[in-house]
Amino acid sequence: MAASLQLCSAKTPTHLRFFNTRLLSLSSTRIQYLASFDLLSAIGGGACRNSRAFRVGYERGIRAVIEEQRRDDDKENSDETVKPFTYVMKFGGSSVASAERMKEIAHLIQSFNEERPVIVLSAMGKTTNKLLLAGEEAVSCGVSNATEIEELRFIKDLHVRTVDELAVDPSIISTHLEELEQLLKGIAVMKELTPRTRDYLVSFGERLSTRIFAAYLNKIGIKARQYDAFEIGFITTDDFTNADILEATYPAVAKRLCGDWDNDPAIPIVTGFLGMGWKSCAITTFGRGGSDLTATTIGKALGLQEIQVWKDVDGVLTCDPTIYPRAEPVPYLTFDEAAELAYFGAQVLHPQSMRPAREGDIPVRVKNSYNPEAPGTLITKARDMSKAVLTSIVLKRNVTMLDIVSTRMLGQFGFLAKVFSIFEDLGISVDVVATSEVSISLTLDPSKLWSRELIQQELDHVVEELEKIAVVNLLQHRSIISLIGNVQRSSLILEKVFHVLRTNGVNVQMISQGASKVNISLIVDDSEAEKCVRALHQSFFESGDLSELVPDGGSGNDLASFCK
Ligand SMILES: Nc1ncnc2c1ncn2[C@@H]1O[C@H](COP(=O)(O)OP(=O)(O)O)[C@@H](O)[C@H]1O
Ligand SMILES: N[C@@H](CC(=O)OP(=O)(O)O)C(=O)O
Repeated sequence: MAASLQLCSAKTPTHLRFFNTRLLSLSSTRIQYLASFDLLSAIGGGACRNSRAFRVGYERGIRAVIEEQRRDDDKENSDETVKPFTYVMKFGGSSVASAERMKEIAHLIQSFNEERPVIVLSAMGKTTNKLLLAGEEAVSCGVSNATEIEELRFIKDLHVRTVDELAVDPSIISTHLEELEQLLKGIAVMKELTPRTRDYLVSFGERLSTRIFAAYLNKIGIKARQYDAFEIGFITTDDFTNADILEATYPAVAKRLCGDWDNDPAIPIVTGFLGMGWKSCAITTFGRGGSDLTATTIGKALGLQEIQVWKDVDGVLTCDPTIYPRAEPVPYLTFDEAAELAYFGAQVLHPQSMRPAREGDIPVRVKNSYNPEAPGTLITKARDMSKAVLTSIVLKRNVTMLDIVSTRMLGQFGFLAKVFSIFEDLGISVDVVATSEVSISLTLDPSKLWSRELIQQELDHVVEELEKIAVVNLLQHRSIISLIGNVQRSSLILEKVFHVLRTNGVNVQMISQGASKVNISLIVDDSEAEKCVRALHQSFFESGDLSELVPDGGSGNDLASFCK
């Protein structure tokens, strides 16, 4: 019984505890399933669910679960417990793109050996993109051509070559490559690629890279053990291609990784990006870049000292380097700033990845695997904001904007509620909002909207519903420029921003200052967005030290002019 009960988090609502227990049992071991089943039958005693006997037994059972969890937590928190791991290190696709890169990463891990890290890996290089392309191709290429798909060949070549160059046993990946080929044939037969199949398809990237890397570490004398995240307790919602991690994941993952270490110490090499849907028991993914979330989840689950995400840039930069190469590393960020930055489109971090780190209060360090000496970016709960003005500029392109003006009289109550209930009913997520009493301007989250089918129909439907209560203007091809920084200094920031935009002849179509106090968003035309980012970067980061313009100890909306 104890084994399955430990999987319930202390934070899990009481009525869900048994649910979680059963849920985990489905995707974990048979013993856990039987144990939780025994518990239910023991407390229920076969009695009717509504009977007093059942209720008393049920409540007793719940108390036992809480007590069990408390004892576990106490044990975990006691000073005597020596934690097996101290760091989690996540290496993205660019860090494990080839045999050569894997050798360098292995060397890096060797230098961290004392820290007993847990390693999370993404798929090699652009493998995920290739798998998605292969899937699209399979839908229309015909069964007989499925094995000839160019991207499949590329993936096979890359992994076989890597195994060969690292001189590890090729059989560690051969069954997976065969399975992948079979899957593409299956897609070709069905002429359909569902979100569920898509997740299964892309999972091959991480399943292959981790197997190769673990084998290589073992070969060079670093004892390592490969794990598929969906086998060790990463339990998610069943939202294929965009799944959320469920609370039960944390204790399950901790139990599995620590238990294995106790029995037979070896560095865990875990697949990033993947989980298992709690209802479907099928492989799910957390959305593109989701390995960052795997790393922070493990960090929280194990209560680690630090979470490191290794990329191909010197940390989080002042803007996307592909838009403006003179972007510079940002040394410190708060979880809130990093989350906002990621949510508003900075590809460098997964939008949800800061949540576990913030909840567990575990520092996240973004490092460059191509330049390990660079200090990177340290992300923590708080930082010294006394001199902070603007930290980073983020661009989100191809956003749809809606201007909604009420047709009712001024002062009509419930207008905002009606508008938002329409979005809720249609399951469409809203990004940036600016409102007056009778009008609302808002943008629709492109990642939520554009990744789905029926895009135009959905938009038409939104407009049709809104037109029952308002005049609606739909504006496409807009960009959100998010200014992440110290919004306590919004007047200073905006003064400079508007000077720059006016000089460049750009009209801002909407502006919103988030309640997060770290973000000001501006909406401009897609065609002008990159020019704006470059001009803003030059003005904020390349024309002297902004902090000099902040009066010492100033914390309000300073109006000291620093426009040029
Ligand atoms: N503000 C930013 N700071 C750093 N990198 C950024 C930023 N915005 C976009 N990027 C892009 O994010 C990339 C790193 O993220 P990602 O591709 O997910 O790395 P990995 O695959 O190694 O985890 C960089 O190569 C860079 O082009
Ligand atoms: N391989 C997945 C997951 C991931 O996190 O990758 P990366 O760390 O390379 O961004 C993707 O490409 O989305």
